[in-house]
Formats: sequence, structure tokens, C-alpha cells
Amino acid sequence: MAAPKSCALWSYCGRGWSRAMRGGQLLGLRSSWPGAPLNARLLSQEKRATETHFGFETVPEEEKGGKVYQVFESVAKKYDVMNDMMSLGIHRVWKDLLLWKMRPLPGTQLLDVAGGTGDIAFRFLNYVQSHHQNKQKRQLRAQQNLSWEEIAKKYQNEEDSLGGSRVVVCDINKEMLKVGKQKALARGYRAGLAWVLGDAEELPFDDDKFDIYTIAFGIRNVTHVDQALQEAHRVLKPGGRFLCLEFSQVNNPLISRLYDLYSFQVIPVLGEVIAGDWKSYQYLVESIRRFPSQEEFKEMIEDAGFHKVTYESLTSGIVAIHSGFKL
Ligand SMILES: COc1cc(O)cc(C/C=C(\C)CC/C=C(\C)CC/C=C(\C)CC/C=C(\C)CC/C=C(\C)CC/C=C(\C)CC/C=C(\C)CC/C=C(\C)CC/C=C(\C)CCC=C(C)C)c1O
Ligand SMILES: C[S@@+](CC[C@H](N)C(=O)[O-])C[C@H]1O[C@@H](n2cnc3c(N)ncnc32)[C@H](O)[C@@H]1O
Repeated sequence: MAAPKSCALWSYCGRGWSRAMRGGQLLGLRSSWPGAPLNARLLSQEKRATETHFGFETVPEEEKGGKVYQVFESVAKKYDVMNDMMSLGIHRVWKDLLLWKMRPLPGTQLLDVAGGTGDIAFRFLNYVQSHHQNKQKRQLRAQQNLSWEEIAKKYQNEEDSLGGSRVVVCDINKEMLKVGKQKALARGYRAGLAWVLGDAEELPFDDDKFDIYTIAFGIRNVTHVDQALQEAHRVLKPGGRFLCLEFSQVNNPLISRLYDLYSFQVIPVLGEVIAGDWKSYQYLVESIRRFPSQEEFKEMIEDAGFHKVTYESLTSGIVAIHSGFKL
């Protein structure tokens, strides 16, 4: 695991305690820093700030991972149907827009972290396969003198139909990965797809390995967001791209009010009726409100070493897509 960048951590402390409180998450000070404000030094010496949030609850940092694991272990089988019910299918549009923004080239090696049941991975494979086949058709039409056998051979090898592109789905939860693998089998996805059990905070991959790193609706659940961002930077090749689709801040007061009413009055009820798990969906809607705003998260991505960091808010800011590059 890449050691936290002292400059980034220092700039956290250097910009004062409030910066370390970003998104309501009390970031643990790992050592009393000579330059840190007095109250931060006292806190780090007397009582390490090792608390974080689990929805609106404050919990010891070491407990959050287990609680999040239980949430997704519980909802895994109903995860996909709940997404459609809660968002009336709009989450599919958000994920399609993520792929449209990605526009992967042939041969792209994608790491989809917190990939769960594979929604992003399947979209990636569909995208690269359709673009590769369209390119192949254009090339074949340009070569009038090919024999039938030569044409048939070009269409036969599925591996080739991906143009060398590959996607690795990495997730910490066995049940979510199990549902994803079942979906892949049912939909006929075989080539170019791998499933890896792993933690976003400590990825089981070498440095400089992937062209694109995506994380969709996952980073909100991670205990140490800064560590996950640093791991994303580590495993990307120079020139690689980071893309994050996550819930964000609604700025329109009316929509924000309606969204809150819908979130806290309807979604947990849907969670209980459909998934038999009111608490996990209460966690969902609370965790959304505890996540940093678009601008704050942009700064966190920059602190992790990414450049040209931008974001695009969708559906009045209910979600946002953040993008950055490892240069
Ligand atoms: C455990 O963690 C997780 C588990 C998972 O399964 C999934 C995830 C990851 C999550 C996703 C990928 C998607 C999650 C989706 C959401 C959080 C919801 C996203 C919300 C929208 C796209 C629409 C938001 C709605 C608005 C902006 C405002 C419009 C709201 C209304 C018209 C409803 C107003 C609600 C009230 C006034 C509350 C009081 C009313 C009642 C209790 C009566 C009953 C009301 C209804 C039945 C209204 C239902 C309305 C709709 C279904 C329409 C929704 C509106 C739109 C599509 C605009 C994960 O992390
Ligand atoms: C809301 S689901 C998103 C799944 C998928 N990306 C999608 O868009 O449908 C969140 C996923 O994050 C995973 N997750 C939570 N904490 C994680 C961590 N530290 N490392 C890797 N995955 C994690 C959960 O197991 C779950 O599968």
C-alpha cells in the first residue's frame, strides 16, 4: 500500500482542522505534526481521532469496514432490483454516461473498483466490443477480395472482438462478486473479464498497471477515502485516467427538499419491502449526506496526486462524475 503522501496529509493539517473534518469525517491524525494546530496536536497525543461515520452514526474507524461488509452481504441478492426501484432506472443512465465520458480505446485495461455486480464492467465490454466490430466491418468492406473463410475467421475469435481490452472487477464483498459472476454467466460474458476480491484501500495489483480506474457508488463506503484515492493513483499507468461516479450535493433548494423527503420517507420503506432490510437503506441515504461536496471531493482527488481534475453534476447534483489524470 502506498504510504500516504506527507505533503498531502500535511496540507490537510496545514489548512486547519476543518479541512481534516471534510465531509463530516474526522480524519485520524497518524502522528502529532509539528506544524499542526495545537488542538490537533493535543487530540493526536491524548486521544487519537480514530472515529469515522457510518451513515449518521459515529463509529470507531476499525468497525466501519465490517459494518459496510454486512450491508452489502445483506442486500447483494436484491441490489440490482433495488437500484431500479429507488432511481426509477435512472442509475442506468448515469452508468451509461460514465462509459460515454470514458470512451475507452481498443486495448484498454480497466480496473473497476467496488465493482459489485458488474454493471460498469458489462457496459465497458459492450462498448469496446461494438466499437471493435464496427471497425472490423468497415475494414472488411474495404477489402473486397477476402475469401469467405478469411472473413469468418475474423469474426470467430471472441478475444479479438474486444480488441485486446480487458476489465478487472475488484470488490471487497464475496456476495456482491458472486451475484456479478452469476450475471456474467447468464448474459454470456466470458472473455476479457476477471473478478478479484480486494480492498480499495490496499489494492492487490502492481504499480502503473491500468489505463483507466473506475469506482461507481463505492468510494462513499470506504473508511479511508484518501488511501483509496492514493491506491487508485498508484495502480494507474502514467497518463491513466481516474473516473468516479458517486452521489453528491444537490444545490437546488426545492429539489434538495424533495430529494430528502423521497430519500428518508420512501427509500428505507422500499428497502424493507423489497430487500427486507430497512437499516441498510437508511445507511445508504445517510451515507450520501455525509459524503463531501463536488468541490471538496475534487480537492481530495488533487491531494492524491491527480491532475486536470474536473467534475460533472448529473440530475441536479444527485450524482457527479469526477475525472482526473495521473501524469
Ligand atoms: C446499501 O447501499 C446501497 C444499496 C443499493 O441497493 C444500491 C446502492 C447504490 C445506489 C444506487 C446505484 C441508486 C440509489 C438511488 C437513489 C439514492 C435515489 C436517486 C433518486 C432519484 C433519481 C430521484 C430523486 C427524487 C427527487 C429529485 C425529487 C422527486 C421526489 C418525489 C417526486 C417524491 C417526493 C417524496 C415525498 C414528498 C416524500 C413523502 C411522500 C410519501 C412517503 C408518499 C409516497 C411517495 C412516493 C411513492 C413517491 C415516489 C416517487 C418516485 C418513485 C419518483 C422519483 C422521482 C424522480 C425519478 C424525479 C447502495 O449504495
Ligand atoms: C453501491 S455498490 C456499487 C457497485 C457497482 N460499482 C455499481 O455501480 O453498481 C458499493 C460496492 O462497494 C463495495 N465496497 C465497499 N467498501 C469497499 C472497499 N473498501 N473496497 C472495495 N470494495 C468496497 C461493496 O462491497 C459494494 O459492492
